[in-house]
Amino acid sequence: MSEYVIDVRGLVKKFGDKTAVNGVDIQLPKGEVWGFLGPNGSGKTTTIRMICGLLSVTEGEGECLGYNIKTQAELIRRQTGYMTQKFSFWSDLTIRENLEFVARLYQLPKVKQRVDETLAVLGLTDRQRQLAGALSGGWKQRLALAAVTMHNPKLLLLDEPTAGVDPQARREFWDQIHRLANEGLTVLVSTHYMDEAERCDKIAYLAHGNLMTQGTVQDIITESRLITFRAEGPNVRTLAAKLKDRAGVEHAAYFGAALHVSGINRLALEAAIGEFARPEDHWQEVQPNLEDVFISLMSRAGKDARSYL
Ligand SMILES: Nc1ncnc2c1ncn2[C@@H]1O[C@H](COP(=O)(O)OP(=O)(O)OP(=O)(O)O)[C@@H](O)[C@H]1O
Repeated sequence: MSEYVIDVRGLVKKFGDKTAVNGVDIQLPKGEVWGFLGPNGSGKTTTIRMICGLLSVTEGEGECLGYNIKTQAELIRRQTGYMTQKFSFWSDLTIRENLEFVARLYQLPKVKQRVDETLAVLGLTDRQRQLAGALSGGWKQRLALAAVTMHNPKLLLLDEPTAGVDPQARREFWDQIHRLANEGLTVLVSTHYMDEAERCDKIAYLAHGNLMTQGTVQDIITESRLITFRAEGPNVRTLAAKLKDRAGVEHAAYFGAALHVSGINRLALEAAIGEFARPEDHWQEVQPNLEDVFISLMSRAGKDARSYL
């Protein structure tokens, strides 16, 4: 097996004449947790499904867990835990009954023992008799994680696992993810939450089917070459709309009461801001945050995307 758990090159997926994924390369080393980010419809789910052999590949090639994604899908699936966006349970069965059902589905030996272990690892033992349908969002996600890890997979593919879950439950979910990674699992998790992106070892960002950037948070910020100015004061509330169409401004966005204005061309950016800058708004140059970078990448991808979509 290559040193990578996921090693795919030039993945393309077309649905009719629509290109959903446009030549994606991912090399994900064992034991790392990667965040998969990108706007709605950018191709994250499609890529994940190609990686685990659930969806045929239009072009490109690769291995997952050392198996060919085109010809050995069954072997990949046996060692992969895949949590879809709409993970479903039998809502009128208890947590325990749901897990027993999954254990039998995987034909695991010693069902009772395996269910006991999984319940304990995920902190579900005390709730095992509760009906799955009565659980809150956070506990449902925990049950889902239990279900997809019961067969001791080597790879977890999690597709927006925490959508709609409150911050405390999301934090606990991420503690579980890191604990699993610490035990050697490799994790690829798609999310729209920036705080979750920052909990990952590395991030891959997709827009319009193209992988725009990948690396650590700091790599991505540095490589973006984005220049960001921040302002906070009495006049900034109306400035984003005025600035966003100016030459040199890639985007202008509010973070709380502060306005971030970003671009690549320093001279043009400073000229645009100079037209509106007032001393009482305390303008200063700051390091862009991950969201600044992603908004810029998305707008750049939008411009490039018109040439192929
Ligand atoms: N079976 C399908 N048939 C036709 N088009 C599809 C199909 N599956 C996905 N698409 C299209 O492919 C594109 C990528 O979809 P995908 O679900 O992979 O995006 P995503 O990044 O996971 O989005 P989200 O964040 O909303 O889950 C979208 O334009 C979608 O409408």
